[in-house]
Amino acid sequence: VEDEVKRTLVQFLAQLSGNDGQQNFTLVWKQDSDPCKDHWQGVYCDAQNMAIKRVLLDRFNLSGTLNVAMLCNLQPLAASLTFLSLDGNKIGGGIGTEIGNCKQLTRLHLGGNQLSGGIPDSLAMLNNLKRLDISSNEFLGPLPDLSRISGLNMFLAQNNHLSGSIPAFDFSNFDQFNVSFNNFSGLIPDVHGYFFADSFLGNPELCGDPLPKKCSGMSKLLGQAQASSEESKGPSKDQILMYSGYAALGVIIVLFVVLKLCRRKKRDHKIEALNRIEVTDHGGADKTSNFSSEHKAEVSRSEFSVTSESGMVSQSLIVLSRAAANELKLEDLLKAPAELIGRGKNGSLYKVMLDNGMMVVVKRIKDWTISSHDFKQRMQILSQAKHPHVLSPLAFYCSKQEKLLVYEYQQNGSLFKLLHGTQKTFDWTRRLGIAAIIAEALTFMHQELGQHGIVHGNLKSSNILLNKKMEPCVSEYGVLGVDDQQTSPFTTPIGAGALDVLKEDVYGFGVILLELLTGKLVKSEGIDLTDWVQSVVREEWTGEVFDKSLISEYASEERMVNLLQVAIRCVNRSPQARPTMNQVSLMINTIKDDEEKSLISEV
Ligand SMILES: Nc1ncnc2c1ncn2[C@@H]1O[C@H](COP(=O)(O)OP(=O)(O)OP(=O)(O)O)[C@@H](O)[C@H]1O
Repeated sequence: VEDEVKRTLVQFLAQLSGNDGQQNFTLVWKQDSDPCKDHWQGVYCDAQNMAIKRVLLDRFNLSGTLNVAMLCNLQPLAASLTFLSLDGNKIGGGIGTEIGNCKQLTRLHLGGNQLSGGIPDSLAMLNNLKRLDISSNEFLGPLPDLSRISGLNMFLAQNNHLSGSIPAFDFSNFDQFNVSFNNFSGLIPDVHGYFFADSFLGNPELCGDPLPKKCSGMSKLLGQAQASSEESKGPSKDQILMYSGYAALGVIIVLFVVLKLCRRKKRDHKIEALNRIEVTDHGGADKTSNFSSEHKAEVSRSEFSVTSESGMVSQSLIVLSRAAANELKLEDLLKAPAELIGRGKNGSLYKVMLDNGMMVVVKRIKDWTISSHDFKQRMQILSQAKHPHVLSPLAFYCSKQEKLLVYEYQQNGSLFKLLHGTQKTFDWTRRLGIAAIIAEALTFMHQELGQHGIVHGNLKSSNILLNKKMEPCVSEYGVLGVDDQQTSPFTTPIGAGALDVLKEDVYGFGVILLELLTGKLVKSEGIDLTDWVQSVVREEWTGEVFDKSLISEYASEERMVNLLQVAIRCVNRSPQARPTMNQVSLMINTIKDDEEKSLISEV
């Protein structure tokens, strides 16, 4: 790597780190070493170790200033950099217009910082950009016409002070979109049913589908009127008149919403009454907790009911994935035959057959003290992070006493069953492939949700389900709150005060790796798998650790030992010493690449 590039990177990091001296990364990024060959932390290069591809410095407690010009004005760097990620720091400053020179960028993640100022027009010139996250900062002013970037498939800008109208995006391209809690105004461009109200909430002057607030002819013009008033010095007489009109209109809208709410309240009381009837049908069980207390082998009529928040307006089911659960209604769930299939420490799990033949599972979470508002917000954030190997909730229900989550039923069981059930063939290549997929999925979720403090919190092989294609899917992501995670069994005494919750998932994943390698249960006859593996390795009997069936299929011991080393690093008692999920994923992919190369050379 050229000296100029090294020097620029070191200076860029020094500015990002700020002057508090706490995080002096220049110690790690040394100019007399090579960013690629010497593996500078957070820097990833091309296969030839010649060019910088990615700079990923999420959650490094950086509190300095972003100097985009430094990176993007240096031709060799601008020509190779595809991914810049600085999520979850305390970085200030703004996005300089020079960002337009970093033309190769496909991902720009700046969420959860203290960045401010306007969004430069040059951002809309990044034609390769696919994922843009500027959420949870202090950005203000209008957006440039980002709809010109045809390949953009993620745009997160929630929790800023952005204003003006929303560009005319083609929403069918997006898997994530959120502009909630800003000051956007005017008509929402047609979302064609791809996104719901939660992507637009918290913008008082925004109207039209999917928000409940309808646009009048006047409010359609509001965005334009506001833009022109921003340009002029002060409101003219005409404008004052017009705004008074808006104010009157606002009052009418508020009255309309209040009327609607009153009607809904009446309707919800009816639903509640229906549920109560169901309760009496089943022998008058406790009204707030009517899930069956015994496991029923036979499919029975639904045993659960939902009550309203201490007489307040009862919520209905909030559907998060319209594609999979378009017509799903709370009444349907309550009426459908249900079977208790699990009673874990988080609550009970029911398998429910809907009228239309669709099979879902309903997780009823117990003892989660999270407020309804926080729960809803959490669900909305969760529903934005979509990964093909993470099972997203289809819908949820929330009242003070009840929290229900609805997932698609996965008929092929769990990794736990695959490992410890009766099936015999579960070969090494498949185990390694499953480990790589889960690691990649968790890396994605940590990158997307870590800044919100949302982690899995309860990783174990029974929460890894096998989908129709027998590929692994992480289920129940984010179902446990952070507070609960602090008291999870994975919490270790070392450094518990400053516990990094992301590292709890790394621990859970390490245990799954140990299960894959040993084929043993996590706890058996009082013996803890992690302790057992560590003691056997200490005694230098590493070969004894591995599943006998792997030994008999002549799986590569070298690669099994490599994976074991990854697992042991993940279950380190000190959370700080554990690698990040991203590092774990890279290590497993290297082992997988070796495995694939050896299979090819054998052929
Ligand atoms: N969407 C789903 N489809 C099919 N099976 C599922 C689904 N979700 C969970 N399961 C299976 O149902 C069983 C019970 O799940 P549950 O989540 O209640 O138990 P758990 O994972 O042991 O406990 P907990 O997650 O509460 O600690 C597990 O075997 C799990 O693999």
